[in-house]
Amino acid sequence: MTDSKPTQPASGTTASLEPETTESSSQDDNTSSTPEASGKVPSTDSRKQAANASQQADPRTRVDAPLPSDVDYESPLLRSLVHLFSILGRPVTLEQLKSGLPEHGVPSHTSACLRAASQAGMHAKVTRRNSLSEISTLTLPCIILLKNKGAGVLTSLTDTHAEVIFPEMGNTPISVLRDKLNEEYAGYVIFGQINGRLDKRASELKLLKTKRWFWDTILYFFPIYKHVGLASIIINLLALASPLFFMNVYDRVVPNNAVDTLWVLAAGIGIALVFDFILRNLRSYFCDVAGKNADVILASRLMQHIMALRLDDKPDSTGTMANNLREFESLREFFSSTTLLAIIDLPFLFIFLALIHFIGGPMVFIPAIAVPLVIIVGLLLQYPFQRAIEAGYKEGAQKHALLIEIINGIETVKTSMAEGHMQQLWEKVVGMSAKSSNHAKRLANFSMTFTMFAAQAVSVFIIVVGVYRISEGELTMGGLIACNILAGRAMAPLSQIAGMLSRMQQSRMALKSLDLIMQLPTEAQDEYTGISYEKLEASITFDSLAFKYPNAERFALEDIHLKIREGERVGIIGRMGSGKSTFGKLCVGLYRPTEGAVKLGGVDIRQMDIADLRSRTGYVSQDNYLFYGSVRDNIAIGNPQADENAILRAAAIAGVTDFVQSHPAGFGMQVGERGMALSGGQRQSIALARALLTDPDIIILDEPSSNMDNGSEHAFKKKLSHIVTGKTLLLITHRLSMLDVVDRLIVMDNGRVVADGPKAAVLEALKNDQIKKAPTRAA
Ligand SMILES: Nc1ncnc2c1ncn2[C@@H]1O[C@H](COP(=O)(O)OP(=O)(O)OP(=O)(O)O)[C@@H](O)[C@H]1O
Repeated sequence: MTDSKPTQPASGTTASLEPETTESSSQDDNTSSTPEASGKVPSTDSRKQAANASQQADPRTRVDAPLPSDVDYESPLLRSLVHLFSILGRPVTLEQLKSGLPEHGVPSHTSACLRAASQAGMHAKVTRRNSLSEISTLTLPCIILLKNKGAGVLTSLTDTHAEVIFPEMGNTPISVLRDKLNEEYAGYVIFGQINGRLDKRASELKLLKTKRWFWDTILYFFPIYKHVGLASIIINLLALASPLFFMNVYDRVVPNNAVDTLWVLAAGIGIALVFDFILRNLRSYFCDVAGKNADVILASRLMQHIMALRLDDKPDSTGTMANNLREFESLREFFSSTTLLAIIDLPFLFIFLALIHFIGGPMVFIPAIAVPLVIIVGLLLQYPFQRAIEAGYKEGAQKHALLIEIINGIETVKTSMAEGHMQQLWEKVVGMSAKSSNHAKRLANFSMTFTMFAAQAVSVFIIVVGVYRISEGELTMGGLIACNILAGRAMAPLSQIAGMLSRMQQSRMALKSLDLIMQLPTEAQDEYTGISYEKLEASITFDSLAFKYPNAERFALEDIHLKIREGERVGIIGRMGSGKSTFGKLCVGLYRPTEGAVKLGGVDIRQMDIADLRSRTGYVSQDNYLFYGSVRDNIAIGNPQADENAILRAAAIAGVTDFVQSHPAGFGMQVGERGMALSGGQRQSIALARALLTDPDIIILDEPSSNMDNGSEHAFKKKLSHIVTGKTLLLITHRLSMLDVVDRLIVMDNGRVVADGPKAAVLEALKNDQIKKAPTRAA
């Protein structure tokens, strides 16, 4: 084996901030040993161990640990996957692979990596191969799993040697002795194949493709529904047993007192009933399994799509969108319920009718007329029902939107004494929604009761006509009972179908609205070149940029030509609504420029993978949104497996440590929903720590200290100016005191840059009123 010493983290680049005596309750794992120096295939997390080893001496000095950006915490398996993608001709970045994975951060499990591969367009599967000799050279390259959670890409294999890319050791294959590799080999291989990709010319098929998100998943579970169908067929055939039993008992057993025959028949029907019982249970079990599995997949696909939606195209109302998603429940329930089985039961109606004809002759006309009558009435009701459901759906969405708005803004509702107004709006929308939902209910109810009425009428007619036929000697007593039971069976699926049709309309509506969401474009860039930019200069260029928000009448930014060089600290100031925050949002790709381009290190950000872009930038928006959970969870929300030292470091800089250390739960302190249990300043600190966690090269802060007191702001400024050394800082602020940390100042007005230059010169010009206002924005 060649030299495989892992790269040691740069010990020189440490944050010299003094820790605020905070200790993390959790300890890092795998920290007791350092990686072997040479002659071995590198073991898992060797770099992580090396990075952590230096910190173990004194946990209180953890913020002096290597900077998060200098330590490689990624799983070798995921890194190997990146190499495999690259060799197979579709380069992807690590961030691209990880983005959206539930285990974001350290998706070390094979299943998570396979999911990542599939999302990025590779069909990969894990295969058992006991030794390297079982791997055909024709199947190379492939990922081999090594002992201790290691992995590498096997690129070539000869009788004596193997060439492997060990992710810890760079991008080139390293020649190792085959026997040595066999010792480390864990017995599993991942073979991957890149899926074909349609180009833009096939975009007209896109609509079709998005519509299939639902049906493809349902079809995937078709094999289970096949079992359900088979069980239904047998159940329907067994249903013939009881009328035949009754007929034989009344016609043969009773007149002849044939007790022996009775017992034989009873035993037969008993067996049929037991089978019927078992099959019915199995059928509903299979339905549940298929429904549950489809539910998990569909719900996960929906959420994945929603999180990837481009903000430019996202529906305006959160409440309406939430309502659409809620309707997914009705869709799921429709497909997992046994009601759907009524469709399978329907063709058996003809068998029942045939049997009635066989036993009762013309008596078959009674159900044969009732059945189409019920179906026609049901179908006639569909159109008004559909309209009522559509109206109810829209009103329900509006109701939900208003409800969410009121609950979110409850403090404002109270303090502005808007309760009366809100109550009025609420009652209006509730009234409307109740009206259409009542109409839909009435129609559904009518359809159900009509079917029940028809079924009972059929039974009465059969008895009446049957009695005449008995008196004419055309029918036996047993035949009459059998015909009555069979007619009941024939009518049974109809009442289920009546219920099903009403639910089907609801599900159709739900599917329609979910389809609309699934057709919305996602952040996956059309222009993305697939090139992974390992090292990019941390500069930002705005090239003839103009930007208009979706549905806005005027440009928020116009005619912007700017370059922010690597390592520059730039402040952006300006009046309210002058476009400062929009700058930040465009830099992190939340919106796309309407005209011109935003470039990072000279590369148009539309050509970069969105996850890659965001991993290079630390962004704190004006609205600090926290999620229910602990302070730690919120800091590490983008990477729950983040290293404790990195969390402590980010928390210390952002001032989180200052307030959590006096709390008994420390970093476990609960922030409440939307961070309601914290003050505005505390929320801001956590949002800051979140952005600084990965030690990004570009830091964009939008009003980072607007909620801080003077003391906290002063402390934050001191720490910030230290950590941004060598990094690019874009500081959007109204507070002149924050400008101490910047060297260059940009003044915005009406969406244009009206001054740009060294801080002192711009401030002087401002003082002397030498900066002109921009003309009013164009529509
Ligand atoms: N989501 C949005 N949809 C439509 N228009 C928007 C949206 N966000 C901002 N705008 C408009 O864009 C313009 C610039 O807004 P921006 O938030 O960038 O201003 P700002 O300078 O950061 O203001 P402030 O100092 O008040 O935060 C404003 O006229 C605003 O009305």
